[in-house]
Amino acid sequence: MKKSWQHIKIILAYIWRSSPGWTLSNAILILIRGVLPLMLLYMIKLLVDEISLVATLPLEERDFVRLKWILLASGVLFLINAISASVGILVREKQSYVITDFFDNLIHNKITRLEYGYFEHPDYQNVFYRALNEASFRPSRIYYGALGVVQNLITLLVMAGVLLMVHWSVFIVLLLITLPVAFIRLRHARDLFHFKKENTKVEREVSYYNRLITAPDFAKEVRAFDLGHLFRDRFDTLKKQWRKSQFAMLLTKTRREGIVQVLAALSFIAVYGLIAWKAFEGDISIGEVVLYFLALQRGYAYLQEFLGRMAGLYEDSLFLDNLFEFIHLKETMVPESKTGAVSFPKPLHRGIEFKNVGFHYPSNQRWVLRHVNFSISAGETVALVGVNGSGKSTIVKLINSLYQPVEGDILVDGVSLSHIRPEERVANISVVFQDFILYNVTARENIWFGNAGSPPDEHLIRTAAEQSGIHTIIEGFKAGYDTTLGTLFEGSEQMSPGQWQRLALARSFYNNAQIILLDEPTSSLDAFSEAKLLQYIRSVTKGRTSIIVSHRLSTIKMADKIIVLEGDKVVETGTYDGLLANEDSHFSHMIRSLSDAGR
Ligand SMILES: Nc1ncnc2c1ncn2[C@@H]1O[C@H](COP(=O)(O)OP(=O)(O)OP(=O)(O)O)[C@@H](O)[C@H]1O
Repeated sequence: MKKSWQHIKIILAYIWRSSPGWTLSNAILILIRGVLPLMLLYMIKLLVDEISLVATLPLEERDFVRLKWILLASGVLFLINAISASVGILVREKQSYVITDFFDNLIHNKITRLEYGYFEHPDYQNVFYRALNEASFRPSRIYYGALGVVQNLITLLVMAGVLLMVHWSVFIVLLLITLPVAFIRLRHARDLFHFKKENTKVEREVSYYNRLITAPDFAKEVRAFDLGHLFRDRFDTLKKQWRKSQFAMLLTKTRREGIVQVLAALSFIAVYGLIAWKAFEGDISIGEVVLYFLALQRGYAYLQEFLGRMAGLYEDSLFLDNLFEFIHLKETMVPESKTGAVSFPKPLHRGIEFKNVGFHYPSNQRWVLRHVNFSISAGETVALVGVNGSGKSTIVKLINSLYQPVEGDILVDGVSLSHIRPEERVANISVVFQDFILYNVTARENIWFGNAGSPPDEHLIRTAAEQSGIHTIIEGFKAGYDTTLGTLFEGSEQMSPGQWQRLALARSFYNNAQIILLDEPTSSLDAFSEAKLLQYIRSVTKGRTSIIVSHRLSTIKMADKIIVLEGDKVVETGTYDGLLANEDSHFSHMIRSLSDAGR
């Protein structure tokens, strides 16, 4: 409970910071709407009493002046009620946009600062999923829940004053019958939270199959292999299992609430009886009977609403755990990760050195690289080769500082990569990943993203496009470099995988980095384009240090040096001819099988 209250306080402080003006307006409206119900009830009492009084007088003695004033005052109150309700909706909607945007911003800020490793760790997928699902609506719900509680409280206090005039015991009776409901609702809120937390995996699986069935990225293969039925069945089975447990929870809640509601109804009848008895005794007027009946009915409804809102607040605050768990994630996964404050050596003299590097992924203790030693001279083009899973892409990720070595160190001109300022690492190391992104933005922006820290430079964009051989294709589009690429937006042009790959290369060439990492840069290219692109790569990488991961013979051939990986080790390094000279080398075996396969 204490933690929940802390969470609510933090969220309310965030909200106050994000929109103090709207929060104040809301508070004023809450006050007005808190006291209005009783004022309206009181008007009804005055009206009933006045009508009963006037009705008992002979026709000639009847005076309607007071009645008119009461009617006028009631009209004004109803008007205020209606206007405050409409203005309340407006203020509420407007502020919920502000709150949602504020929290979206908070999440986006956090997520862009998180170390890459989180995104490849299954445990954190659950944390992300829960946080992202909760972030958009829970904070505004907490805020409106808290405002609602305050509004209900004001109304209830005023109503309590009225009900105490019947008999002091009435309010106590109401409170006693409502407390069990509150207890049940709080318990249900807690059960629901744990239920959802424990079932995040199932929920994610359900949403995964939903994506497989509905998302455009999967539509082609799902149809080609006719997987639609299979995925629909899996979705159905998981969803049914999920719904069954959800329904079981709902049933328990309904059963418990049902019992309490019966008790409440019985007590209600008893209090009605008390009011009627007081009226027969002549202790209270007809107007007061109406006032008490209505106050009782409304008071009970407000009390229920108040406790319901309290339970809702409690539920929301529990779910905030997810949001805070995410917000409080350390930006780096490995506690000893260093942020780095040293400049990137420029120009590079000695190059890159792997010194006894060992690495395993955070989610798996199996070593992917162990005791890896090699060096790459400045200006050298090196090909990383090895069978699937030998750790080539992992080396690219390590040089790119997406991960830090678990053992050993990676040095550039003798300086540990981890000691270098992150923004300088980005500026000096450029990369094309195997699974590069197809940005659905203009062709110009697609290239400019290679160095988005500076304004787009038209000349450099064109040069990078020419170097990667994509310039003519872009020029061929109706809007040239202003053409939006992809299939998501109207008027876009879609390109082939090979053309996208060339665009990704242009992006990496654009920032003129000292080190270029190319993970399978020619995998989607035809033989002709590949030969041409290799020429370009040669010219672009000239004088720069480049590391190319490839299974293609022609790409490997153009490297100055080849590093062969097997298991978790570097097993051979040397020139193409030097390694081939030894017929028993791993490299010779590999090249023979590549030649047999015609690559
Ligand atoms: N995110 C990850 N989490 C856990 N293990 C991973 C992760 N990524 C890769 N691995 C494991 O690390 C090993 C090396 O993978 P890596 O992608 O570096 O190989 P590769 O040589 O580039 O393979 P390929 O030639 O198929 O691209 C593999 O055994 C793989 O299962």
